[in-house]
Amino acid sequence: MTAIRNLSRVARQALLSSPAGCGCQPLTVAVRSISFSPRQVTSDASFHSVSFSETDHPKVLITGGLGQLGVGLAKLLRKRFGKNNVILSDIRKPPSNVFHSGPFIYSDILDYKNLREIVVNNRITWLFHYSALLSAVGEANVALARSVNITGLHNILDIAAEHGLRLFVPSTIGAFGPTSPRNPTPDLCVQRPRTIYGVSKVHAELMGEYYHHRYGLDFRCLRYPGIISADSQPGGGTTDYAVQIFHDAIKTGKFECNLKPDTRLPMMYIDDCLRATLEVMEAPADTLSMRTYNINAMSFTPEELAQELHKQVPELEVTYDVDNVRQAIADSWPMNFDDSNARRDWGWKHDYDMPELVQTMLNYLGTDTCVARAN
Ligand SMILES: NC(=O)c1ccc[n+]([C@@H]2O[C@H](COP(=O)([O-])OP(=O)(O)OC[C@H]3O[C@@H](n4cnc5c(N)ncnc54)[C@H](O)[C@@H]3O)[C@@H](O)[C@H]2O)c1
Ligand SMILES: C[C@@H](O)[C@H](N)C(=O)O
Repeated sequence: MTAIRNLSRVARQALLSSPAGCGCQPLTVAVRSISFSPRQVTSDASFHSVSFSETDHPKVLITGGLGQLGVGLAKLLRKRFGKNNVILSDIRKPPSNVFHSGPFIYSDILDYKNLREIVVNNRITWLFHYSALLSAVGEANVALARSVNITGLHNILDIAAEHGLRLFVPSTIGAFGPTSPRNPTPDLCVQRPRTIYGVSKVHAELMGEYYHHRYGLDFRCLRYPGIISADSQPGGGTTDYAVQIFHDAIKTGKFECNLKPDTRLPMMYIDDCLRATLEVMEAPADTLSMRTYNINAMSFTPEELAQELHKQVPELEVTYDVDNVRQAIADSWPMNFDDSNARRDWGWKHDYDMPELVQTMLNYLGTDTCVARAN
């Protein structure tokens, strides 16, 4: 019985892998190289095989969707394209509210065949590739970061190219390094990051642009600043303090910051970040003079953020206990981000500066708690 099941699985995989997708191909063991791949095709090959009609809603897949940003992105995209047109995926178990809010499936980006099956079976046309290990956790596990952020990206690029997908891959302020101009950092300049996270993101930018020029892949990429959100936790980055400070201000009125008080970094409220992501994906291709853009909203230090918070939570006490790994990373990153190309090409405009950010975060997390504690 097991043998028969195994045989039929191999046969099914072989059929799925056959270039024409029909039963007339000879049965061979399914391996990745059977399907056409950018590594095998001639230079004039085009991958626009699946046409996406602009009047249809895209069928969307989000990888790494259970992190700080993915659930919010799914919510935004489902509002726009319909609940069932947006599939959230991750390797973690979703909380029940997420599981019941729309389609969710398991997808490990290191499993190429499973990814391809998901894209084919669900007729995916847009892919948002959010899976990654962030800067601080990446330094703590370089081998895993290299695998997820680089090998995983290769799988995504090949699948996207083979199936004519529009592909969004986020990059980061972390794609710059100590030899980049830091104040401000333009789109095009020296990029020599000193973290595996940064190296993998420069690699993603370059590979995506290469696939765009070489194979016509519709690759779009934004370099996000540190993102601040109220209802989702950051996944182990250098900018995490700017989320934690709000939670601690509300809960205990005390916050210990792991960066120095004068560490200036570009930051953005999550709603701006997700809107920018949708806007760049919907921008007509001829408005995009580049495929990788900086986006920015504000830039502040822990001390400045604490001062703004003090206006609303006067009893907040902030102390500093510097984490040397995170501090070294932050010291190599941009202090201000020049996003003038995004503003010019596709009309990027942020809504939230620091005062609106602080007000919105406190409103969300419950200023009532603060008032109650202060009395
Ligand atoms: N949050 C930020 O401040 C920020 C800033 C700049 C760029 N970005 C980028 O945006 C994207 C999303 O960021 P985030 O903050 O939500 O990240 P996160 O760390 O919170 O979430 C990443 C998700 O990837 C998943 N993942 C890990 N290995 C996987 C695998 N093998 N297969 C599938 N999924 C896997 C994790 O389970 C996790 O849910 C990332 O690419 C990140 O680099 C984020
Ligand atoms: C900036 C960004 O890429 C992420 N929040 C990190 O700190 O690693």
